[in-house]
Amino acid sequence: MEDRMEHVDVAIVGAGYAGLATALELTTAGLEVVVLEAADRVGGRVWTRDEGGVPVDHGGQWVGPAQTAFLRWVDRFGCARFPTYDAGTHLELWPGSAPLPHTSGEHPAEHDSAGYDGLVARVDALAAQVDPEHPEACPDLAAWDSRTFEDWLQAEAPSADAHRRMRLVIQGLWACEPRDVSLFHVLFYVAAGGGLDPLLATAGGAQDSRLVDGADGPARAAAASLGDAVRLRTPVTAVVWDDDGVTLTTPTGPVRARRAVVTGTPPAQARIAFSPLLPTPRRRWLARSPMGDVAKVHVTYDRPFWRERGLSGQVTTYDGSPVAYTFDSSPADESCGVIAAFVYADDYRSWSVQAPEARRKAVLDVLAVLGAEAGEPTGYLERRWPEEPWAEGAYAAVPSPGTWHEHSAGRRDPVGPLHWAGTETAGVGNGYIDGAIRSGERVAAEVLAALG
Ligand SMILES: Cc1cc2nc3c(=O)[nH]c(=O)nc-3n(C[C@H](O)[C@H](O)[C@H](O)COP(=O)(O)OP(=O)(O)OC[C@H]3O[C@@H](n4cnc5c(N)ncnc54)[C@H](O)[C@@H]3O)c2cc1C
Repeated sequence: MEDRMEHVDVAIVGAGYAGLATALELTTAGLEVVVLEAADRVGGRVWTRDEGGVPVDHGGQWVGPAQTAFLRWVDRFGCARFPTYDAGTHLELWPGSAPLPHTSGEHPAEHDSAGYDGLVARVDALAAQVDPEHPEACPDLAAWDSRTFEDWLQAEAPSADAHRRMRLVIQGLWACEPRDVSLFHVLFYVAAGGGLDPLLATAGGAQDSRLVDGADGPARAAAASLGDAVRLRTPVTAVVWDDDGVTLTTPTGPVRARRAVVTGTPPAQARIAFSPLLPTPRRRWLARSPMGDVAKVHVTYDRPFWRERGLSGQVTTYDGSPVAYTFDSSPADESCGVIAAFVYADDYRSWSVQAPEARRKAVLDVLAVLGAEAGEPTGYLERRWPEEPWAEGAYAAVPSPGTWHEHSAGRRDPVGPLHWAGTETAGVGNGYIDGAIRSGERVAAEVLAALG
């Protein structure tokens, strides 16, 4: 066994953006690294597939101007960007009324959008009191983390419609229900993303643009530059560590490293058998950080027919449809039309257990508002993220109420030779590709300091 053991300076678990950022930094500093990736591709929660000649992003896809770490990578690897299609009329669907038209950056006056705007301002004002790089220093951490966002919303929402609007925001950003997340986590994440409206906005916001060849382009380019150091189909099943180093078990043999960096979603990390056990706060943090429930569905058409009617393809539903939001996700060359539809949380749970035909019908029924052509797609592609074995959900982990307060101390501090990266460990950009890259850069500096 000892003969087959590979020796490196640093072993990195996971070839998502965090793991790749770590590897690039450490390789540049002259260290020998391996990146052990369970899947047969790099990119993790960013997953671009060629679907009949069209690059389709089944995972993360958008980048906004505030996400400067990701933008640096986009430029570094020469990946072209283009603006998210945002022109034309957006539609809101409410029970018992015709679709309500509006344009980007505004809401229809109906259904208490003024009351909703007040809630957004209130969330932003509270979030300004959280430093995303030092969230545990917030004086109201205990009180805000003991309270579910639903509880806060019940108290603050001026109307049922304002409540309904804000519930959809929670679903859209965290892929959970307001009862599943604490007020504090919402405020932390909003602070980390630069404000609620910027997180929700298309032009100028987090959905501003896309990569022409897909969002995994920089990840693939980074992996190519790392060459043989990136090992696909190499899940790490066990990690034995002591003060001298770490031994990682993989199906292709053990790897011995002076230090290891572990990335990946909390449920994926929790499946690794660490010996000795990780400290209790770290295990509790992982165990109490479930992923969101979201399906991203792409429906393809021979052309973006909705644009011919002056529609943007953006539909927001408050009428009980399982689909919460749709976006025009057509390729940059407009060679066909693609709608991305999102199904979240409670709706995900009831929709995902239906038969495939019923799920498809439920999605197409919502798209009917874009025109009769919606019923005749050229393709229908579902990605149900809770079923993905190396993620178990998306977009990011949502610590359960109380978890920040009870278990966050030292949540990303090294444990012996083990270091932690991944978007869930980020301050700025938490939950996003940007945060994943920042976390890799932070942990690389930490490892370099530890190795002297
Ligand atoms: C549907 C969806 C939409 C999203 N939209 C956006 C968006 O528009 N913009 C944006 O910025 N972000 C978006 N995100 C979030 C973004 O994709 C993530 O924040 C980011 O990709 C996380 O990167 P990471 O490296 O931290 O983790 P991951 O991408 O999860 O990478 C971890 C890697 O570790 C591997 N792994 C796990 N366990 C093991 C093991 N035991 N051994 C070896 N390897 C292992 C996994 O296979 C994976 O490749 C979205 C995500 C999803 C799923």
